[in-house]
Amino acid sequence: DDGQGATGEAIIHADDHPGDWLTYGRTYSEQRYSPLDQINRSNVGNLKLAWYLDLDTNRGQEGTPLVVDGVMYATTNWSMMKAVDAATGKLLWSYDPRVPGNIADKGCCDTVNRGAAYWNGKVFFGTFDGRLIALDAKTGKLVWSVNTIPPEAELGKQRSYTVDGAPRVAKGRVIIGNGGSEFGARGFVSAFDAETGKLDWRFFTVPNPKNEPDHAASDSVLMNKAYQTWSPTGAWTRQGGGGTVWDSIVYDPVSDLVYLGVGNGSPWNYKYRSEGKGDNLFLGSIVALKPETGEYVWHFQETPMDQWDFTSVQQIMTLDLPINGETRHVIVHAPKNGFFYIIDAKTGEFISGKNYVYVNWASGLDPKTGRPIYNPDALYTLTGKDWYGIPGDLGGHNFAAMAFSPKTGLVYIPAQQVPFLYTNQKGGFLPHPDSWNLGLDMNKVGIPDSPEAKQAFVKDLKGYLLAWDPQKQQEAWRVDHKGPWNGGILATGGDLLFQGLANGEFHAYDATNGSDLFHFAADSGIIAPPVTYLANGKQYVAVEVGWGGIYPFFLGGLARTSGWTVNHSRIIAFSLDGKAGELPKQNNEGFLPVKPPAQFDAARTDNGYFQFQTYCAACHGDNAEGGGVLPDLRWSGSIRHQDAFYNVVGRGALTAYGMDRFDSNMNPNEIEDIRQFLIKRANETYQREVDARKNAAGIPEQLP
Ligand SMILES: O=C(O)c1cc(C(=O)O)c2c(n1)C(=O)C(=O)c1cc(C(=O)O)[nH]c1-2
Ligand SMILES: [Ca+2]
Repeated sequence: DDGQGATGEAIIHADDHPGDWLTYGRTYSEQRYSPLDQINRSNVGNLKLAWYLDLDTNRGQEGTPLVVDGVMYATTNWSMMKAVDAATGKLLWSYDPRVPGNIADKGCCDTVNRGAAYWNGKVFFGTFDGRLIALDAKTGKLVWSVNTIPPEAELGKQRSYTVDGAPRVAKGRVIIGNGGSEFGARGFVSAFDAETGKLDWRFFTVPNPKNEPDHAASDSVLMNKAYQTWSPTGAWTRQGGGGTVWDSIVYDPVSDLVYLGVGNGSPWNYKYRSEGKGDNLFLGSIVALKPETGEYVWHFQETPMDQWDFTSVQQIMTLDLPINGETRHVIVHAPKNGFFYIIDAKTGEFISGKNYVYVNWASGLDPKTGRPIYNPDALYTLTGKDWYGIPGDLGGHNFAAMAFSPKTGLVYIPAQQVPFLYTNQKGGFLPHPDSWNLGLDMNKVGIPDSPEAKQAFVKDLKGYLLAWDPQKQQEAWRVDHKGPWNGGILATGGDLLFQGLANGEFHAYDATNGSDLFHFAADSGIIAPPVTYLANGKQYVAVEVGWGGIYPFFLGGLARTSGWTVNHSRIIAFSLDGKAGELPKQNNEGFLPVKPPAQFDAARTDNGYFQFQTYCAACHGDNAEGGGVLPDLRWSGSIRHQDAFYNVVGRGALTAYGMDRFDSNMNPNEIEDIRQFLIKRANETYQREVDARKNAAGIPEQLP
C-alpha cells in the first residue's frame, strides 16, 4: 500500500473524472485548471445564472467549494459547512460548529474560511476557534472533532490562534495550520489521522524560545538549524515569533513531499523581535516535509529578516516546466513580497525569481541563492525611519488563488498594489492583549484625513489580473480592475479564465489575451475563487460571493475605490442553459449616515484615535470609516450614549455577533475616549458622506 487510498488515487488522476473538484486547488498540483470545455470562448457569452443559494452569514466569503459526485461542499464565514445539490443549489444539509462570537477578534482578518478537504466519505474543515472537524459527507453527522491548538501554544501568551485555511489530506493525514502572527503566535501545522482524528505529527515553524525540544517532528531542525538564526533574547521569545501557516499546505505526489507556506514574524518589527539579528528561520519560507512523519526535508526562505508582513503562505503550485531545454518539476510561487519564484520541487533549489509586481523593498534577487538584494531604506526597523513599502502588508498577491493553463503556459495572478507606511513603535515593544502587536506605531499605520494624503495613497492602489509567463519570467498581458482585492482565478480547457471582482462583477476572460467575454452583476464584492464541475453531464461554474477579508475591514472607506459594495453573501452557479434569471434586488445603500450628536470632548479624541486604531480599526476601518461589511461606527446608535457604548465595547452586549468585550484591555475612560473620537469623526464626515450619495444610485461611488 502506497498510502494514497482511493481518494488519493482519485485526486492524483483527477483528469479521469473532471466533473469533480476533489481538493482545494482541484488537483494536488493546485493549478486550478479544469479541462472541462463545454463552456468555451465561443459560447461563454450565453452563460446564465443556473441557481443561487443565500448564505446565513454576511461577512467575507473566501471558500473554494469542493464537488464530489454532484454534491457541493462549501464552507462559509464563521466556519460553517453547507452540502448542496450542485445541479440545483438545493441545500442537502448544513453544519454549524457554533464558533463563539468573542473569537472574532483573535484573528486579524475577518472570520473567514477558505474551504474543506474530502477523503474517503468524510469532509474536513477548520473552525475559527481552532478545531478540525470531520463530518460524514452523506449525512453531515459529526465523525470526530479535535482541538488543533496544543497547550504549549500558549507560548505567545495571547493565545491568538485561529483556523481559516483549508485542510489538505496527504496519504490519509489531514494537515492544518492556523493564523495569529499579528497578535502573538508560534506557527505550527498538525497532521491528524483522517479516520480517527488522532494526532499523528506536529511541526513548529519557528524555534522553541528556550531551544528546548517540543517533542514534535520539528525538534531537530529547529534546534540544529533555525534557533541560530534568532537572537536568544528578542521579543519573539515572549511573542511566539510568528510563522503561522494560515493558507497554503500542499502535498505533491511526484516529489512525495508536503510543502508549507510559512508566514510573517511576530512581532513584525525585526529590531524588537530579534534585536535586528539573523534571518529568522522559517519565517517567509517554503518548508518541505515528509508526509508520513513531518520530518524536515528542505526549506527555501523568500524573505529573510521579515519586517513587512511578507508571508510566504500564498498558494503553492507545482508544474512541469521546460527550462533551458529540459522539463523540470518545479514549484511556482507568488508570495506577498512581489517576486515570482521557480524552485525545484524535489530539492528546494532556487531556479529563478523575478518581481511580478512593482517592488521598492529589493532591487532583485541574487541569481545564485535567490536571496533578496535589499533596499537599505526598506529595513526600517534598523534605520529607525519610516518606510513607504510597495508591496505593503497585503502583498502583491494575497490569499486569492492564482491559476495555470497548460494550454497557454501562463500563470494568472490576482495581482495588486497596496502600499503601507511602516513606522516603528516608539520606546520599545509594547504589546496590548487582543490587539495587533506589530511593534509599529498604530497611529501612523492609518491614512490622515486630508484630501492630499488620501489622494496620494489612492493613486498608488491597483488591482489587476496578471498573465505571467513563467518560462520567460515576464508579464504577458494584464486586465486592469477598478482597485485591489479581487477574487481568485479559475482556468479552463475552454480557454477561459473566470474571476469575481471586488466591485461585485463576475467575469469570464479569454485565457489567451484577456478579452472580456462575459460579465454578471453579483451584487457584492467577490474575493473567493470560482470552481467548475459537471452535474448530470452538464458543466457549471460556481463561486462564493461576499465582500470582506482584511482589505475592507482595515482600509475601511478607502476600500471603496475598488467599487462600493455591501455584503450579500451567496453561492452562485452558472450554466449555458441556466434559468434563474437575475439575482433578487438588494438594498445596496449600506450603513446610511445619521446626523451625529453635535458635541464632543476635544480633549479626549486624540487618545480615542489611538485606542481606536489599536483595538477597533482592523475590523471597523481605518480612522472609523467603514468598508461595507461590519457596522460603520460613525452612524451607530450606540455612540449617542456613554452607557450604551460601554455596554457594547466594555461589557460585550454584541458578543454573539462577533464583537468581543474589551473591558480587560481598556478602562471605562479609554472606551469613552473612543466614543468621543467617533462623534468627532462623524461630525467631520457626515456632510460629505451625505453629498457622496446624491447620485442616481444613491451609493457613494466616489471617495468622499
Ligand atoms: O500572520 C498571520 O497569522 C495571518 C493570518 C491571516 C489569516 O488567518 O487569515 C492573514 C494574515 N496573516 C495576513 O497577513 C493577511 O494579509 C491576511 C488576509 C486575510 C484574509 O483572509 O483577508 N487573512 C490574512
Ligand atoms: Ca500576517
